[in-house]
Amino acid sequence: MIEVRNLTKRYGGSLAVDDLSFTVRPGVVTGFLGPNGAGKSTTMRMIVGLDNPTAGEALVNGRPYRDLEQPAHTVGCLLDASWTHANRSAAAHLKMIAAAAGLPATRVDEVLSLVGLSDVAGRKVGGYSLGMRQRLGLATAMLGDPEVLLFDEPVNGLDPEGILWIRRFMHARAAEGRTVLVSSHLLSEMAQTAQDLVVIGRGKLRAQTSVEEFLSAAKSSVILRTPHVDEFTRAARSENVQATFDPQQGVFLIDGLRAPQVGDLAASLGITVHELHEKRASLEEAFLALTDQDVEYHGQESTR
Ligand SMILES: Nc1ncnc2c1ncn2[C@@H]1O[C@H](COP(=O)(O)OP(=O)(O)OP(=O)(O)O)[C@@H](O)[C@H]1O
Repeated sequence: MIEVRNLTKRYGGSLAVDDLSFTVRPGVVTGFLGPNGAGKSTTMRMIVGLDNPTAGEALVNGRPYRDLEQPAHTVGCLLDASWTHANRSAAAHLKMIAAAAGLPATRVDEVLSLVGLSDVAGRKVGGYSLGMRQRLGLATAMLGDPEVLLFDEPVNGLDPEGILWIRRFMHARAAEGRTVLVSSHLLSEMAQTAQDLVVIGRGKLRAQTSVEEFLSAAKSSVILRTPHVDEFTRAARSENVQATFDPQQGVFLIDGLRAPQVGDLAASLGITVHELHEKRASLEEAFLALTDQDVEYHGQESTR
């Protein structure tokens, strides 16, 4: 269990994390979403004691990281997989970390096998692919067999096979009853990986919800196709219905009503309907709607 309470981090004049509160429960994968610069990495660093909060606190199993009696058994993290020594083998790297954390060397073989690196454990990490380095990072996080796991953008740059492997790995750890918090800006990936979501923007909480609720609360529009464009435009205006005609698609987009209400309205006016359905925003669209004002730099090419 992770509890973040009124967590705040100030760098000079700017607030990287601003009075942030949320909880992460065990047994599920929780996605930590936000645009670039939203404060995800800073929050994760404070949870694992790598950064001190300006105000507020982050608790792991009820305690701040520095007060944990057995930190390596309580929390494991993958924050940056690129820090390994290129000339060291994966086995040597893990043995060094295990020794420093007071963990038995037998754990090294166990975690290597857990992430599927046993056969290449003697090879220098410098020759590893990105996917292999990520697996080594996961092995490092698992050394202490911790109850709480944090992963910062673990699928960044991986191919579909690597993404699938990491997704399965996270599901398996959550199914073991662990608390799994994983940050990502890949929203479609999160929809398939996470059950719960914590969404932040400019250091502030935007939503804490399940993926299912997030999607069902996302704005939906009704799509109506009718040959009676002028009549429906007039009717919508007189009924105060927000309907926009898309000339390219040849359909109306109607906000604020459900499909049956639009159907009833059309029927009451004797307007023929050729198509009528609700279009729910995807996770990506819902996320963008929630955090649009938080994106630090909108690209020139932005299609939004
Ligand atoms: N050590 C630091 N000194 C000054 N500013 C910092 C420092 N670390 C982070 N920041 C700033 O804090 C804000 C949050 O950064 P953070 O890296 O936590 O965001 P993020 O959501 O992880 O973004 P990304 O997805 O790009 O990694 C940014 O504006 C960043 O520039």
